[in-house]
Amino acid sequence: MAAGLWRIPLLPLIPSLPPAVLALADGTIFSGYSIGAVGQSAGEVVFNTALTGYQEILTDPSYTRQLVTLTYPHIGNVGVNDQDCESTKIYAAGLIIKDLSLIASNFRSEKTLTDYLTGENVVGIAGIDTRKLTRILRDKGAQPGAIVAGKVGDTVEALTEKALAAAKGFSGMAGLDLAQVVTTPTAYEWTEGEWGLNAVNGKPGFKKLEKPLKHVVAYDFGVKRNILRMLTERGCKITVVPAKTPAADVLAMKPDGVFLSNGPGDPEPCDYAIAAAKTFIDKGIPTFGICLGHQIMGLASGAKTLKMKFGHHGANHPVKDLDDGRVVITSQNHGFAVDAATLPANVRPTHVSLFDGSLQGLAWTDKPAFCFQGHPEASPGPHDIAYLFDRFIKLM
Ligand SMILES: NC(=O)CC[C@H](N)C(=O)O
Repeated sequence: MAAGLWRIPLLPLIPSLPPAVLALADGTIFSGYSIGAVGQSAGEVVFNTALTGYQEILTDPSYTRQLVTLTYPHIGNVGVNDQDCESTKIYAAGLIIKDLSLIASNFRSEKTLTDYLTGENVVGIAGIDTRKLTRILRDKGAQPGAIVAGKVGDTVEALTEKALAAAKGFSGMAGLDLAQVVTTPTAYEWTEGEWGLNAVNGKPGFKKLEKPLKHVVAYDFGVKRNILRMLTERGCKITVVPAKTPAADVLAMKPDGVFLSNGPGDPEPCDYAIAAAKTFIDKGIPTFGICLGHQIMGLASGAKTLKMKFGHHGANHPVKDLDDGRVVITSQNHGFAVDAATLPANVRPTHVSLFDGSLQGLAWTDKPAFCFQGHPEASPGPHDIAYLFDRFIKLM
C-alpha cells in the first residue's frame, strides 16, 4: 500500500466508533461519528475556511456558542500543544469535520485532537459531508444547530431526536451579550511576547517584554492571546481589564492607549463597553479596536451594526486598504458588522472586504482612534495587516 494511504479512509469504517449526529434547525440531519466528549451542545453553526489552525480556532473565545465546521477536509494531523492556545480553554461549542487524522505528527504536538476535545468535555463530529453543510450555510445563512455525541451502542435515531430538539431550542446569536460571560474576572498584567523557535536563549518559547515603552489598557471581551503578544512585541506593557471596567477606572491608570478586544456575541447589547469606548474616543485617548472592539467603537460613534448572513470565518479573506489601494489577505471571524450606511461624518471607512464589500476598518477624522473588523493578529492566518499594530504604537 502506498505510504500513508492506510490512514485516511478507514476511520469511518471502523464499526466500534461511537455515533454522533449534527442537526440543523431547518431539519437537515448529518450522521457521523464522535471525536470528542459524550454529550450534546447547541449553537450557531458557522463554517471556517482556514487551512490550518484548528487549535487556535477552537480556543478563540469569539466562537462561544458556535459550532464550527472546518471546510478543510483533513483535520488533526499536527495534534495539539499548550502554546498554540489562544486562551485558557476551548470556547467553541463543538467541532464539525470531514475526516480526522488517525495520527498526530508534529515535533510540538503534546496530544491528539480527540484527547483534547474529550479532556475539555467538548463534543465533536467527523465523517460528515462538510461541503454539503457549507453550501447549506452559504445559501440559507448561519443556522442554529446541535451536535449530540453518543456512546458505542447508541442508536442514530435516538441521537437525531435529541439533536433536532436542541437545534430548534437555540435562539441564535442576535441580542446575546457574551463578552461579559467570557471576560476575565479580575485585571492582570501581560508581558509575554511572540513565540519563536529561538526566542528564549536559543530555545523555543515566548519572548519576554524587555523594555516597556508604552502602557496599554486592554479591555478583555474575549481577547485572543496573540493580540496581546503582538502589542507586547512592540514594547507595550499591558493591563488587561474586565469588560465592565468603568472608563474612569481606566483613565485613572493614565494609559498611553486603550485597546478593545475581539469577543463573542452581539455587540449591540454591550452598552457598558460602548459607553466606555465613547469616553476614550471623546477624550482623545489613542484607541484601537479589533473585531468586537471595532463593532463597539462603531456603535460608540453612533453608527449601527447588523447581523450578516453567514459572516466571515477564515484565514484567506482579501481586504482592500482604501488609503493606499493595497490588497491584504486577512484572518476573519465575525457574524456581525458595522453598517457603512450609518457612519457619522467624522468617521471614515479605511478597509473593505473584497468578498462582499462590507466594512472592514474605520478611522476617526478628528480623534486618534481607529479599528479593524478582521484579525490582524492572525493566529491562524497571514500577517499582511500586522501594520495596524504599528499604527497604534505611532498614535500613542
Ligand atoms: N471575533 C470577534 O470579535 C467577533 C465579533 C462578534 N462576536 C461577531 O460575531 O461579529
